Amino acid sequence: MALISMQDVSFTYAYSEAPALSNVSLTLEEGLLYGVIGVNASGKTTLCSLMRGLIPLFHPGTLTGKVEIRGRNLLEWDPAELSRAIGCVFENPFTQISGIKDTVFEEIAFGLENIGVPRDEMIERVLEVVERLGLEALIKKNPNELSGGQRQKVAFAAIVAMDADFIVIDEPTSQLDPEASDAVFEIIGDLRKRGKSIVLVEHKIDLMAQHADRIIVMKDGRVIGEGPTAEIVTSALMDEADVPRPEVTELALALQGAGKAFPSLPITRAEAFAALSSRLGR
Ligand SMILES: Nc1ncnc2c1ncn2[C@@H]1O[C@H](COP(=O)(O)OP(=O)(O)OP(=O)(O)O)[C@@H](O)[C@H]1O
Repeated sequence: MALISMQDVSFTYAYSEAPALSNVSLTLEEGLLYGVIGVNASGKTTLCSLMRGLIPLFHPGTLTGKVEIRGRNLLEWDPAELSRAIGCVFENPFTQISGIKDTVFEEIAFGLENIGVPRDEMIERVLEVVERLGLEALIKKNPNELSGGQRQKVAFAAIVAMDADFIVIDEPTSQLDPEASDAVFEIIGDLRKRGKSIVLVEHKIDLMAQHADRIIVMKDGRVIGEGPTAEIVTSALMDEADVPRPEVTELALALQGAGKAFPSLPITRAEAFAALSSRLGR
């Protein structure tokens, strides 16, 4: 059974004239990391909101077509059940903090508390993620007094602690410095290895090339392509969507244009390194 299936789905936000999603048909399988790419306003967050069940319940508008999550029509899911089944981190960390907890520790524990995780296990799970994201110095602070980047890390920590099988992550590193971004992506890499199903929106295409199993390409509310990462990020779809290719792919293409062909186009630094060192070794 597919994780998500969408058939000819369109959505227009209330009071908006143009559709944010147009005739989207997609099937997402369990256990893979799907990267969603596209320029600003191409519909990535709207697609995530739909997969997470926030549309049409919390973002009203006109929805047509059919969306199924694990074989059940989206409209038949109980919202509370859906929020337990799907972890979700949205781009704006200011809307992610509950606003009712006095400390970062309690904020991260909040979701676990709601689903009745025993206290000892809860403390263990929170402390583990706090350590991995280097949040020790923040745990006694009031979440409302954090910077945007700190809030983003706390929101991410809360979702990781929940340990859902399916996680929707929308631009998790938009406000983070390189070191914090690396820590977040290390955890995302681990979640993927543990077989979680992940939908990830991320503008940094080099990170996407490194971590995604498959890529969904969006333009003007439409899905213009979906396929294995290497196939998509080296294809002409990237030009059509106006999204840059990974740096190493661009470099290899430039070398190819100068008559110095690579055996195959690299999409990660590790692949470029392997291809270059085998040539230089000769
Ligand atoms: N709550 C809303 N009400 C009305 N229109 C909205 C709302 N949210 C998004 N839109 C519109 O829907 C379209 C798609 O927006 P969306 O946020 O899904 O794009 P995106 O690809 O995630 O963009 P970005 O990369 O800037 O985050 C845009 O035209 C946007 O203006």
